Amino acid sequence: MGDYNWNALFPEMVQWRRHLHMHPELSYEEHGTMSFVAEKLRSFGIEVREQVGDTGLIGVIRGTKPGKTVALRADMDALPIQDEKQCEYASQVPGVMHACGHDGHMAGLLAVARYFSERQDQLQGEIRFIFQPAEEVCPGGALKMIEAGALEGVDVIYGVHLWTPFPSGQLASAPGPLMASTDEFFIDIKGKGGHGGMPHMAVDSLLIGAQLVVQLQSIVSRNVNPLQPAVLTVGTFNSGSAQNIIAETSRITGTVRTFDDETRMLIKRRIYEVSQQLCALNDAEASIEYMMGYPTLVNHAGETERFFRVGRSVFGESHVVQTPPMMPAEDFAYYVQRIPGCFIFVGAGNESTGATYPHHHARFDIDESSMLNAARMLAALAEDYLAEAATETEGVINEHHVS
Ligand SMILES: CC(=O)N[C@@H](CCC[C@H](N)C(=O)O)C(=O)O
Repeated sequence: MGDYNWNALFPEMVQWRRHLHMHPELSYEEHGTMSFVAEKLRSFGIEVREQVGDTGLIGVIRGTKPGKTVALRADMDALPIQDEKQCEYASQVPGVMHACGHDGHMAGLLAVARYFSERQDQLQGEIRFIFQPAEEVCPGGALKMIEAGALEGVDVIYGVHLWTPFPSGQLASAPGPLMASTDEFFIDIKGKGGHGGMPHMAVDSLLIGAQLVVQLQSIVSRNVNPLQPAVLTVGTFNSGSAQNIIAETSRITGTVRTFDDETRMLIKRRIYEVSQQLCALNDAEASIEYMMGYPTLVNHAGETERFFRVGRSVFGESHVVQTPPMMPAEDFAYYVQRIPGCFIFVGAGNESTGATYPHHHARFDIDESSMLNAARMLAALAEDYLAEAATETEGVINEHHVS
């Protein structure tokens, strides 16, 4: 790793990322993305299985000597956002945009694949490259990949998220709970439509919805223990068709983020109670759908320790920090529920490159040099894990010979 010229890979990584950025695809529609990634992996001489978990794929490099198996994961889907960036690589697909960095995750993992493809003769074990679809929608592509066998025979897994709230050059993680669980809710309010001039003959679902949006906010502020982290965000509120028509129906959707099951279930129960009772009070009906989403992402202590040790040796002590847990969610949680692993934030924010917008914003962009940090980190973790496993195996063989 030490003598490898990662910088030489950078221009190609930028090309890959920009191609993907210009051609974003929504969750489970990543057909072109899958073909692009598969074609690149094959051009490095890597064995590829396509259409795993619908639109995902897996690349495999087996070393010349047997050993443990390390999985490295990138996600592939884009978001339903209109790209507002003014640049040559802005999205060419109306209403769809890579606004969370998944394009950079793929470019970074392709670089790691290229690196190991050139070192197959030195590899003791296997590296599995998991490109998964649909990180942005529940129930999440990770589960489908796992059901399709992506983790079979895998000993450890690592993943990264390029992260603009952190400055480019910084890497961060934490042992234990790192990212929140996420649930989605959908509330349909049915009132009675009518004439805007005769409200007494109608049941105004828009007014009830407006009150419900405010009332839902009181769940976290009035029902949840203030010492437990919790977020309830109403993301959409749709109602009405014209200025003089009383809206018969309204729809409210949102997300719930927590770190413990008790708070999660409390919020779920209160959403039902508040919606049903407010509607009943106003002669309307509420129908509620609540979908339990990703669990809390819990990093494995030993593998996070490895991240700090290896990261500091590659990037320097001050560049690798511990972060407090945060409220976004990640279906990487499902992988580390099953096998040891670590999820890492790779700083991608940089004012001088315009990478200042939050994730899921219409002007979101990354400092592209962060992709190199992501690739070097993943490669170093895989190498360290396999080298340690090989040393342990040799130790056991030697002991066996001595006895
Ligand atoms: C890293 C990130 O932004 N993840 C998403 C995952 C969303 C899953 C699902 N659509 C949901 O909202 O529950 C996030 O919003 O945190």
